[in-house]
Amino acid sequence: MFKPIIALDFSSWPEAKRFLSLFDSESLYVKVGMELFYQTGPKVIEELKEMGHDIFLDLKLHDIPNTVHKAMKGLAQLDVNMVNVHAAGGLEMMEAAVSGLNEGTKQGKERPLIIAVTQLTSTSEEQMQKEQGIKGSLKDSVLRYAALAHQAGLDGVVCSALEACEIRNHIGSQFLSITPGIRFAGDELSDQKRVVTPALAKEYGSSAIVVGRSITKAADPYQAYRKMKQLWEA
Ligand SMILES: O=C(O)c1cc(=O)[nH]c(=O)n1[C@@H]1O[C@H](COP(=O)(O)O)[C@@H](O)[C@H]1O
Repeated sequence: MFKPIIALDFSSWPEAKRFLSLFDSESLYVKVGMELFYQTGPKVIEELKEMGHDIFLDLKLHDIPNTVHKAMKGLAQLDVNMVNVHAAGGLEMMEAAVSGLNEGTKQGKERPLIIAVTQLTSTSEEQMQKEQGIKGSLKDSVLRYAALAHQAGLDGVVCSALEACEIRNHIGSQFLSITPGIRFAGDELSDQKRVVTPALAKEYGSSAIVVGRSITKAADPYQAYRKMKQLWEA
């Protein structure tokens, strides 16, 4: 079972390090996204690995297949546990991402898991229909992207827990549903639209939950993480 993945959405390494110091020597699963990586570069990955944490490098690649192939080949050398792309880049782009990752993974190392973002959890069905011009339901759009990611050989998708059950039923339980948009009951939703509590995410069949602000902005982030973990693992 995946531990809750903590989104290290900080704009500098000292800030992220201060946050991590609250966890003592506990080994965590952390997510490094654009905010931190664009400030620090690959150095942050080395530091986190030295601390013994598992790493989801969330750079959401979305470009022409050749560029994504080469970028993934480079990212594979960082030896992280998970990377992602946008499914909207299409089948050929996702296949190129997988082959780049395979080529770049050092001998004797496991290739990182690769997942595809479907519809961002900050998107509502109404926004999707209005802004992206997609006529059907949001669930159908997520399922279409998930099927495409599966066809391209990816390990799973990023979606909201609200869609996890359907993905399992259609594609199978081996295919991962990594789900952000997680809040404790009563927490501020902020920019997230498709939001689920940790207990419900588990009930709906999420493979892993990704949590940022409900932990990082809590008065006591360590206790918030413990509570999140307990509800997720119960
Ligand atoms: O790829 C992601 O990680 C991601 C996809 C998505 O659809 N929604 C989403 O919120 N995320 C990320 O998950 C984290 C959620 O943060 P909080 O809303 O603070 O819990 C952020 O780092 C987002 O970049």
